[in-house]
Amino acid sequence: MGKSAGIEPLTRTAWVAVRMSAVVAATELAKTYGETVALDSASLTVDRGEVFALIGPNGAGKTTLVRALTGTTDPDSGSARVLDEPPAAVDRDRLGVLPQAFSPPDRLTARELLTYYAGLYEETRDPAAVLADVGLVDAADTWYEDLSGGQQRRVCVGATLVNDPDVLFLDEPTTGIDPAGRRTVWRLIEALADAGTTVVLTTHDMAEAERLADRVGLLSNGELVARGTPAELIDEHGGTSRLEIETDAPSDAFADLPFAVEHPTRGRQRDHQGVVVRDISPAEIGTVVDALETNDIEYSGLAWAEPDLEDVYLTLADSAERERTGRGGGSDANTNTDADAHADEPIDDEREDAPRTGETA
Ligand SMILES: Nc1ncnc2c1ncn2[C@@H]1O[C@H](COP(=O)(O)OP(=O)(O)OP(=O)(O)O)[C@@H](O)[C@H]1O
Repeated sequence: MGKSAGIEPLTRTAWVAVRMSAVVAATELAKTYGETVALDSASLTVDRGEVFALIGPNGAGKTTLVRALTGTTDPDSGSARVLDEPPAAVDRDRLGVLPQAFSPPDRLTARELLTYYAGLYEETRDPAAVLADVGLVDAADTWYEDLSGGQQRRVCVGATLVNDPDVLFLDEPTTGIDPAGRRTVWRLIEALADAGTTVVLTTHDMAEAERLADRVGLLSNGELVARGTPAELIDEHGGTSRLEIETDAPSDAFADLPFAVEHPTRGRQRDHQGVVVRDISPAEIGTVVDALETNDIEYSGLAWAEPDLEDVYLTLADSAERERTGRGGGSDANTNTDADAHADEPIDDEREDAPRTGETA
């Protein structure tokens, strides 16, 4: 299934038909561990061939949601369906599940491991082909324990593919994999989705989510606080394009400049140290440089940045955390509490859960 495109809105009847085609559905799932709320009324649907990425801070509930959807943990309330069955009842031949922590027997080679896992299913792919898919042909005869961490993770990804599953749950599939290997896995996931495999993955890599996901769900403190296509979320919560100025100059140094300067608050700050200018075009960068020099403001670098999914993440996760701790909403230009409008939306909100249709490209 391709990335979203502008599609005509559907009639109500058509929405219902779309929802009936959901391959994965969570309805108001809740789970607590003692005092810890791991999931709080989380609802989503994922359609055939769709890639849905769950993002969110450590402890947000991503793994718990995946576990509830794969039948490895029982929710306290709410329901989960995969391929129209409760997760525990789904034909395992049709499922591929990569847990966050997966420790296969380590005195087997990569090839032997995939052959071993293939032996657990009736119909399987050729393990040699799967090894090639995950870019491990050269390491095929190396013991698992002697593979690098990233190579081990690739074997684990391969192990989820030997049964050619219809639905794939990947909990942080590329953690520890080098950039080239990550792209190998990305291309693999894209090809699988194009061939109709439904994929739910979790990731801390926003570039991964932005590249792979048809839709993204952001979890915070167990709540799905936002869902949408990457483009939609960036449009709604990413803020505007900006000029980042690397500088150690104190705040008052900027007081007399002919443009507004933001001092990003902790939590929303990207890797640069300094200030941000918004609401200008790239053509106006020269004016900013002139003003910095006229006012004797030293800077070590300038960078033009377009909003991306990482901005969305930083804004929404920060905003949710402020709400949780009662510190109030953020004060800078990136604050956007529209995220709250998406929280707790039940699955029978047809507009939200119907994929891509009517969503912005
Ligand atoms: N078996 C468990 N027993 C007790 N607490 C748990 C258990 N599993 C998860 N939790 C708690 O539930 C919350 C959500 O955990 P979860 O693993 O789902 O988060 P996550 O979003 O996957 O985090 P990470 O990004 O670090 O993998 C955390 O506070 C965690 O400590």
